[in-house]
Amino acid sequence: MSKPAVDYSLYLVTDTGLNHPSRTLVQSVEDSILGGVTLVQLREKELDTEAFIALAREVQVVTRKHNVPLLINDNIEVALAIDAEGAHVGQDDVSCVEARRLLGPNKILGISTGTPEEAKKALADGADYIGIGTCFMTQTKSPKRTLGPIGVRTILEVIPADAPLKTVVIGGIKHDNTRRVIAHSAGSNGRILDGIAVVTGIVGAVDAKLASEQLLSEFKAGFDMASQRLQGKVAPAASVEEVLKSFPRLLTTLREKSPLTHHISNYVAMNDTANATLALGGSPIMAPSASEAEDLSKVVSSVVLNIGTLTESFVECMLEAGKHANAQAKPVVLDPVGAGATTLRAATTRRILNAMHVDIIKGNAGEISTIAGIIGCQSESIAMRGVDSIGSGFTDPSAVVRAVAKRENCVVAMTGVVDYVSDGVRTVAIENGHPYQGRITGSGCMIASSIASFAAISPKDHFAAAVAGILALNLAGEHAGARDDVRGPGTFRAAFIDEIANLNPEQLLTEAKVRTVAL
Ligand SMILES: Nc1ncnc2c1ncn2[C@@H]1O[C@H](COP(=O)(O)OP(=O)(O)OP(=O)(O)O)[C@@H](O)[C@H]1O
Ligand SMILES: Cc1ncsc1CCO
Repeated sequence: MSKPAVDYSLYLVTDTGLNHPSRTLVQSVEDSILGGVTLVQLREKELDTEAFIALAREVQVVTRKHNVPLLINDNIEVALAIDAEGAHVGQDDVSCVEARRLLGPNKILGISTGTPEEAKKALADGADYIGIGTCFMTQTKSPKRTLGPIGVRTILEVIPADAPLKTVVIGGIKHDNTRRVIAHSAGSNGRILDGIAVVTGIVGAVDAKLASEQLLSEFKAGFDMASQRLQGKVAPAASVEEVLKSFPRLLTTLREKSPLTHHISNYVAMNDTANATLALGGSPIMAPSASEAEDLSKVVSSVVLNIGTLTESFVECMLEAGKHANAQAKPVVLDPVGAGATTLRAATTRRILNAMHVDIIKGNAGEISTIAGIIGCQSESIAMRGVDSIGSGFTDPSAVVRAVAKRENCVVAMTGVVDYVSDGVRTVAIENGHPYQGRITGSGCMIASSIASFAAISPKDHFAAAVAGILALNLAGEHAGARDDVRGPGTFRAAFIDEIANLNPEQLLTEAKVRTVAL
């Protein structure tokens, strides 16, 4: 008998201890198959071989009835005894080579991998697939380190696109993070995950069939997003000229609609960001508690995550708000204030990027260089002193913003004397602004708020939102800086808020110094 063709899309891994008390494990398996599970692994760490075989036979009746392959975890003897379709081994179990020898060439063999080296070895050792994890923290495993979608991508990128090795991701995969994990982990070598492996999200669900249906549909949506991105099939974007022409209308609409933006901001700049949002025409709500993030996600139009004054409860709220914003398709703007200044800030930035899809990253050169490091983008390292970037910045700033945007599949806005914005395809430099903006605290934070208000109005083109958001405040900065009553940063701060409110939408067109940066 030759090896069966396997669909890895939705891979159920069982765990009796986590099985919902309302039904047996065998019922969970059948319900999940009816909901779309394509492959089942029986994982029973506590049973002796005899009991394991007995349970495996019961489960096999169901998997055979529905023609779904059954794999046995970490026990080749059981796999052979019931003539299962294959087995799955861990790094500390029987070796892949030995498992293959025992199983023969026609059984499916998978191995858990957590590093690029383990993935390469699995391929060389004859595995059919690898389970890449742990992606997120779970009830079944508490690893020292989680990979997140970016770590998963690092592993996918060492497997040649045409290698006969399939890949599934495991660890904390739920219906509300599946899309992001699949879309975001897609490798630059064209590799997309072949499936998701789920434990608690299915066996622990009240309705295992419904949970499986949702997971499968999210997997397919994520897979389509990833393939579209890799094949460059995303809808053609408006040209920079068209984008600029749309700005007066965007600001007018912003003022008419007054979109509500959920801010989890730092307590230094919180008041200024709220006032800048109001002056622009938007509506701010400053809400740093995780307990209200879900409710807010239903009524706000965009979210700002600003890590300026970090506490664990701020982080919890950011993770919660980001997750719900993603689920509600509300744009998320990340302001990684001082990301390079401390390990905590860098680690939190990494946690945020791993836990959600960020639509727009806004930072100064030091912050963007830290993000480039986190996501594995080659770039110069820019020093920071506290929350401020120091030195003259990148030799080629537009190349950095473009590379980070491309790799993160988002828009990157980098502020400084000249601001740069890129979505990975379109890149512009904005030469408006006033030096006083650099001499008051929170001017970058206000830019993030402005971008979030515009993103709410321009949900399909976040590049337009980022450029308009920066331009609006920089023009207000120029107007404020030119006023006779402005004598220094203090009077500038008040005049700045006035001039944001006084902006005439047409000025976004007539006074813009925005130039396209060619590739
Ligand atoms: N010398 C300058 N000339 C013109 N514009 C400036 C100057 N310095 C800063 N800006 C503008 O100020 C805004 C904030 O940029 P900056 O890089 O200072 O942010 P930041 O360091 O993140 O600020 P903060 O941490 O205080 O919020 C940008 O819109 C930028 O264009
Ligand atoms: C000064 C400062 N410190 C933490 S946040 C903040 C505001 C500017 O980002």
